[in-house]
Amino acid sequence: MSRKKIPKSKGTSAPSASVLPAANGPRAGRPRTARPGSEAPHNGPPQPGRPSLGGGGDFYDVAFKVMLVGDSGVGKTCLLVRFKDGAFLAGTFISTVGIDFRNKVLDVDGMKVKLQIWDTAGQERFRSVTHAYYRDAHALLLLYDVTNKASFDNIQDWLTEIQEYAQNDVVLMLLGNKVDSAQERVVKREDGEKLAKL
Ligand SMILES: Nc1nc2c(ncn2[C@@H]2O[C@H](COP(=O)(O)OP(=O)(O)OP(=O)(O)O)[C@@H](O)[C@H]2O)c(=O)[nH]1
Repeated sequence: MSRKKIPKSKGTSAPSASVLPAANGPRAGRPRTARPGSEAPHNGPPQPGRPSLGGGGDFYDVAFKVMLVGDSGVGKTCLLVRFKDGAFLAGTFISTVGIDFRNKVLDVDGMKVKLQIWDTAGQERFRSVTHAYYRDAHALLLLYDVTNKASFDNIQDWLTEIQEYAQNDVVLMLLGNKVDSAQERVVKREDGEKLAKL
């Protein structure tokens, strides 16, 4: 599955999704609003899976839908790529367009657990697209960037959106990202912990 991203435009108003170039190299493209298809679990409780046959592939016992949310640039895509493929996407920041997902099957206590992890665009203009996906999420990872105070201050707004669009029993985790950039850190660990406990 390919990620559809466009270079983040700084200093000018971002182009609307409908006027993005159709092709500009392998990473550019039309805005992607991935629809939950046959690959995607539907609403409700954890999905029973296809019987695990012990091999690799896509067999699993149970499936959960997880969403990554938070301001643009906090590192949602990097976190997902790191988790899925073990690689870090350093270098030029390319902002996610719309929404995308990746699957990963984990062994947990002898069960094959399939995580379908949705990477949402942090940019405001895609908010209406991503709202539709909160409803059937089992868990939300809410990210801020410890080197970016605004991304921390905006967590309250994200929580308001989550209350409005996600299920009441959704599992919510607050995550302060980019702790490796200790010199640039502006959000203290204690402040993150305090917010997480509210
Ligand atoms: N130092 C450091 N940089 C990171 C980390 N994670 C991501 N970055 C950098 O932060 C920038 C943004 O990362 P992305 O993962 O694309 O951010 P995003 O939250 O997906 O952004 P949107 O797609 O716009 O919502 C990139 O330049 C990354 O290289 C991290 O843990 N540490």
